[in-house]
Amino acid sequence: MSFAAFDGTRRVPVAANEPVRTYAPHSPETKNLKLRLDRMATEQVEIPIVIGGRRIHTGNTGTVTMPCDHHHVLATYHKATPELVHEAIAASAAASAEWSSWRWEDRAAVFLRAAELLTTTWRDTINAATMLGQAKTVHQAEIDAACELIDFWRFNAQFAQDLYAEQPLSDHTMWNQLDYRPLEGFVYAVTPFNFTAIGGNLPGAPALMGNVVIWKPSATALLSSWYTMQLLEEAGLPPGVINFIPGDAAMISDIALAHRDLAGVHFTGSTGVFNSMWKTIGSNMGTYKSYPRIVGETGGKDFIVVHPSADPQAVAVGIVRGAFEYQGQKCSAASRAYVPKSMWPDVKARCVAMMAEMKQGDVRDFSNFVAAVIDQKAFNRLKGYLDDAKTSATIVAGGGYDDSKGWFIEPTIVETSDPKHRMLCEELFGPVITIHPYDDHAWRETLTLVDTTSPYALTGAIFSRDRGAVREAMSVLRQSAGNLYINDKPTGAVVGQQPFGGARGSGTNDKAGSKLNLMRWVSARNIKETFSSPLDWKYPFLG
Ligand SMILES: NC(=O)c1ccc[n+]([C@@H]2O[C@H](COP(=O)([O-])OP(=O)(O)OC[C@H]3O[C@@H](n4cnc5c(N)ncnc54)[C@H](O)[C@@H]3O)[C@@H](O)[C@H]2O)c1
Ligand SMILES: N[C@@H](CCC=O)C(=O)O
Repeated sequence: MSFAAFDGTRRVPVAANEPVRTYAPHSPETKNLKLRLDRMATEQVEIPIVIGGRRIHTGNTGTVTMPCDHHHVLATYHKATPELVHEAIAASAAASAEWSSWRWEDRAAVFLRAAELLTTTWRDTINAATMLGQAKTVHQAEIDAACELIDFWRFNAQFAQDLYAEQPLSDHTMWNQLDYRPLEGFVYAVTPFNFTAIGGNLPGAPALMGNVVIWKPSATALLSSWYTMQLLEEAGLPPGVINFIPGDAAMISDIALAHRDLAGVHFTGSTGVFNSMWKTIGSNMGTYKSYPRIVGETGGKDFIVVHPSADPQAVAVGIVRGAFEYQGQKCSAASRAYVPKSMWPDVKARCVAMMAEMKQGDVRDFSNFVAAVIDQKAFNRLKGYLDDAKTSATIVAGGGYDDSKGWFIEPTIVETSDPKHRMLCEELFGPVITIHPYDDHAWRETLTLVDTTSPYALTGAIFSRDRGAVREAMSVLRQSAGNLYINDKPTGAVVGQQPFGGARGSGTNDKAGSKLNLMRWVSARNIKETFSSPLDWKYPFLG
């Protein structure tokens, strides 16, 4: 019986952020990771569908290739059929009674063990899979696939404990208890390509709270997702709690979103896909047993706004790191910047000098700072934007592309005087930032421009050494970003330190890696137990 969810006597270990390894040249950690990369590059992995713990091979396959060398096949994956999607939902239902009856501490122990396995024996494998399969440099893989995923699993156990501890008032006449039940049905977790940690967190967070999950991983992050699934199994996750269903996203979603037992959606990806899922759920209302919880973290058009008092070197580093790390393929990536005209020549010269030193190439060369974008579709989209910018704006640096071996888009700075240029409004999701130099005296108007230029509100950064200007910007931009940074780049949120998510077109802002997110995966039942039942129907004053 799980309803006495929290008895206050058992505590999970106090969560602490996983230290980031530096992978210095010739260090043992670098040597070991390079060995794993070499071996993985020669392997041909076969990725099955996993339903109720069973491996299923349909024979209808796709391939996983390296973005830095797109002829290189890393794995073959099997695609689910409609029948298998139904089977997975049935397997999740079968697993639910047992899993939801576990004490929460037992469920937490599975994820704490998974975190420890990732810290130790699995670290090189998941990092290598993220580097080869998603084109992350060693540092970008380490902060995502190792540290952030470890942090999600450790901190969520602690946040769950805090949530379960929240109980209503009682007195000597009655005992009130909140029973934090899992949702009734399954949670559909749909994950993006760009963060291995999000792949582990979207199915993991609902499962920690006692739910069962259908996980639809991204086709372009399948190698790391498959290893994450196996790691969770090794950590003791029972069969059927998370079912791993690669395949045609639209087909799988059509079935999952029309099912009576759909209890929730945990999505991260583009705004367009999330909107279409929400519409489908809306049009299916009436079929569901309960109102599905819909949680989605989506796109961004993240800004840097610079006050004339800012430190130009800090601004240049914020632009270069914020825009080009992981090839700008972070929802948080800086992709528009507003710089005072008086400061722009200095900031521009600093950025261009940094970019001249920045190496681009295969992630297996640890000295590269930037690598390839994820696939041909992304390459073609970005190439289109760059070609357009060559005539509609000014390319300050970069602008090149080459897909002969990998999907390489050069880090690029574009400048425009048009405050509504499409490159200042649309999410590009690549290593391209557009700068709008503004008149120094137009600070206030520029803040309004930042707030009104895009439909998104995910991340943003203010650079200023004038506290009054910082306060003014924080006020005008209050609804413009769910994660706001002062004198820092707008990327790199750390679990437990900067709970992550945005509103407007950027999602439901349920803050991944926080108690706010876990609250969405429970349905509380209140129980009032009276110790002395009333035996007279009349109010006392009625005599
Ligand atoms: N706000 C955040 O926290 C956050 C974090 C990471 C990524 N993102 C966003 O994700 C996007 C990049 O990731 P992506 O390219 O993987 O996004 P995407 O929307 O293309 O894909 C996300 C997931 O949705 C699935 N999908 C695609 N079409 C679908 C359909 N018709 N029905 C149901 N599912 C479908 C994909 O297979 C994948 O699993 C960017 O827009 C980025 O801003 C947001
Ligand atoms: N949480 C990450 C972004 C995740 C989206 O891609 C960051 O803060 O940079």
